[in-house]
Amino acid sequence: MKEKAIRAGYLGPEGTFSEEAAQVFFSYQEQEVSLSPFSSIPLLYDALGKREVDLAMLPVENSIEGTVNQTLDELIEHPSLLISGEIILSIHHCLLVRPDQEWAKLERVYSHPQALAQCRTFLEKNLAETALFPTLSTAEGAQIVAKSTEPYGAIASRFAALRQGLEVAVPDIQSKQNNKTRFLVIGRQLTEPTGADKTSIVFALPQDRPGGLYSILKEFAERQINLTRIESRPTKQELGHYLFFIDCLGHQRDPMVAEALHAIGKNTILTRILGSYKIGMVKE
Ligand SMILES: O=C(O)C(=O)Cc1ccccc1
Repeated sequence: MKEKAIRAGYLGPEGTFSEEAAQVFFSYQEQEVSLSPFSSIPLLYDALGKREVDLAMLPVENSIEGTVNQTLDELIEHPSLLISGEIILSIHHCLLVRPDQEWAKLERVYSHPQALAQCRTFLEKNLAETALFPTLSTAEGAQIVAKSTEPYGAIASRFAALRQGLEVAVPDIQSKQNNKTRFLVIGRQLTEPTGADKTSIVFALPQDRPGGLYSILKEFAERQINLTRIESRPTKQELGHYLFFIDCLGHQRDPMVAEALHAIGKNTILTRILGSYKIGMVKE
């Protein structure tokens, strides 16, 4: 009997970078995958929570602008979810206009806040008088411009331009040429070890103990486990109280990683393993 297709959601509408990440990531899956767009990060988490989708592709971190806070914050709000994969995309932003529109006289530019921020230098230099309008995704911005008759532009991908019948007025407007975004695949199941894995955890420390963070880092250092990321986010309960996110190399079933995770539990007031998953490919 044919296996049922995996239902995967992505931050849509069609033409987002998240769609591109999903297309690339799932093209390597053996099982059939059906992709569907969701118009915001919280709506996609809702769909995961209600089991309307099995997996979600979401942006988590950009090399220019840093963390996509909503993706991490919502993951914390959904304790049954796990990270089951990652992929890194090279991000090329384009200024898009309707055919024959003059880009130097735009009154508004629409895009996802991360994209507006990643193109800040271009916007300040070339469109200092133009009002910037945040959208839920880059492709939503492109859609708004395609439907409008006003002198509006959007920042989105070349792929979004094709989808919406827009023109690329200026390509590659990101502040750094080497602009990359890391996307997470979020689901419900623990991924089996592949031999080239990462583990993500989140924890909170007691407030009144000197060396709290050191006591955690030491457990990884003593076992020669490499960390690939560390970040703190507010707990949202009290100013000065933080959640720490750490990614390390290795799978939670590797004996050394398992030992380190067990040991850190003694010095935290909360520890959650967010998942172990194959180190993602970089798509240029
Ligand atoms: O809006 C999109 O296209 C997304 O997928 C989010 C995003 C925005 C900017 C850079 C990378 C991903």
